[in-house]
Amino acid sequence: MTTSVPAVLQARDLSKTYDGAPQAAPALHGVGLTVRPGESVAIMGPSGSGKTTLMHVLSGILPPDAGEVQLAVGSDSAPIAFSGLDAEQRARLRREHLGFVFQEGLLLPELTALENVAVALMVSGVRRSTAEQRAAEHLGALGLSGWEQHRPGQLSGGQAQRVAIARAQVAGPAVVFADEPTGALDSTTSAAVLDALLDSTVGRRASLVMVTHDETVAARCARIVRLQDGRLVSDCATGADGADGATSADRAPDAEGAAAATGERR
Ligand SMILES: Nc1ncnc2c1ncn2[C@@H]1O[C@H](COP(=O)(O)OP(=O)(O)OP(=O)(O)O)[C@@H](O)[C@H]1O
Repeated sequence: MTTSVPAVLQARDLSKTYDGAPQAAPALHGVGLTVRPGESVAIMGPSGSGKTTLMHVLSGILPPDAGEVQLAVGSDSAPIAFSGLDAEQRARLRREHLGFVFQEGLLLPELTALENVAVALMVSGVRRSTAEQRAAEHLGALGLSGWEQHRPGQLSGGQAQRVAIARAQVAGPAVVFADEPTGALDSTTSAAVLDALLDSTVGRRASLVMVTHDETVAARCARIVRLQDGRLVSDCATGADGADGATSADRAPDAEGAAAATGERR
């Protein structure tokens, strides 16, 4: 393990208060976070502690009132601050370098599984035939060969979530953000979907930032950060990547360690 690996995502001193929030309590207060390539980080905390807000600020969906988020995702890996981009540039950066998985999948109901995945490439200008070929490969890798022409309503919850995972990673994102990706699934299906999510992110040296209420799910990530009242109150290695369990905001697995950890999880 080395701490010299450059961060793919670096957040410093993030604060956010929503307009009209009761007593103007900050949803985030001075939160910092460093995520390195191939690292998996679970965000935990009580309801209302700021998990979703943090995820939205980290992914450039929501601007912070203070602080900064930098991503090192371009071909030269030079850090880019969301604050230096306009709305269109932020949207493009998200489209090309970030992936998203939500609790309910949020698949487009009128499209087939294949089309739901392919569309993530087509919005960036990839031709339909190429996009569908790559989508089929990713669905196959997630165990969904034969289900390409089914619509979301014809899939089980676990299958639909794997389609959502394929959609999130088909464009080769540097970071995948997942908000309660297994929250709507039973425990057996949840474990299989989590395997798929970890394999398709840290297994490809992408990073995973995942909000979850489930300690079992969180324990599969290399780190767990905990929020309380908008503050980051702990940041601990789990040992899931073979780490020594030391607590640090800046610890970093190397790529081989992360990949090996994923292999062990199968
Ligand atoms: N759009 C909004 N407008 C006003 N206040 C908001 C908004 N979104 C969130 N909040 C408030 O910000 C705080 C943090 O909310 P957030 O949704 O980030 O918490 P959370 O930890 O994700 O909660 P949960 O686990 O219930 O989803 C809460 O007090 C919430 O009421």
